Amino acid sequence: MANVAEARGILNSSDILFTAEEVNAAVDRMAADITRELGESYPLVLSVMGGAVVFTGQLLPRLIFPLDFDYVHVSRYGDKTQGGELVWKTAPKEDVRDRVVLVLDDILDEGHTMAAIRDKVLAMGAKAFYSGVFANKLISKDKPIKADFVGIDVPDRYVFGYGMDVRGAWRNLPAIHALK
Ligand SMILES: O=P(O)(O)OC[C@H]1O[C@H](OP(=O)(O)OP(=O)(O)O)[C@H](O)[C@@H]1O
Ligand code: HPA
Repeated sequence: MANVAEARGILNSSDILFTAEEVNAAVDRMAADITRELGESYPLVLSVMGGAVVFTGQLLPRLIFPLDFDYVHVSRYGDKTQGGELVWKTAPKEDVRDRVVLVLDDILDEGHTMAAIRDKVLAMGAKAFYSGVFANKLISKDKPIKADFVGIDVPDRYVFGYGMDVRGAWRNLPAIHALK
């Protein structure tokens, strides 16, 4: 975890890639796309803790159709800027069986987290799987999954804000920043 001075230093030297207004417009577009595709299917929406908490909290009130809500908790980065082994902290529950499941996360980077969630949810008997990510990182490697719903594409830099942390800090920022 960064201390206060380090966290402020990181913020002060960062670049803003998307303003809060651009973030909100992207969430509006995603809500419209998701409503069009899943509005009649009574989906079970699973939010991936902890990064998806801001995005989920702002998306759900824009989804004006019946849905169930729950969360999963999985972590691969911890406080680091490189992904490691995936650790399940809270797995999906049995009630994914026979449901249309929409999994929401803050970012699809290398895609390992979302691919592992998809594999588990489908193995547990979900009828259909959809993924929605606020940010899709444009990387040169192939990803094991492509998100069905994407808010913004971000360049191949370490980004933070809107739920995404840098050394544990700044999940609470309303805009999307990138490390220098
Ligand atoms: O596509 P990937 O390369 O697998 O990376 C994406 C995942 O990494 C982050 O989670 P993290 O492991 O940092 O946990 P956190 O949400 O608690 O920050 C992010 O919230 C995604 O879940
Ligand atoms: O660029 C990122 N920023 C924050 N969290 C992340 N998890 C995967 N990639 C990132």
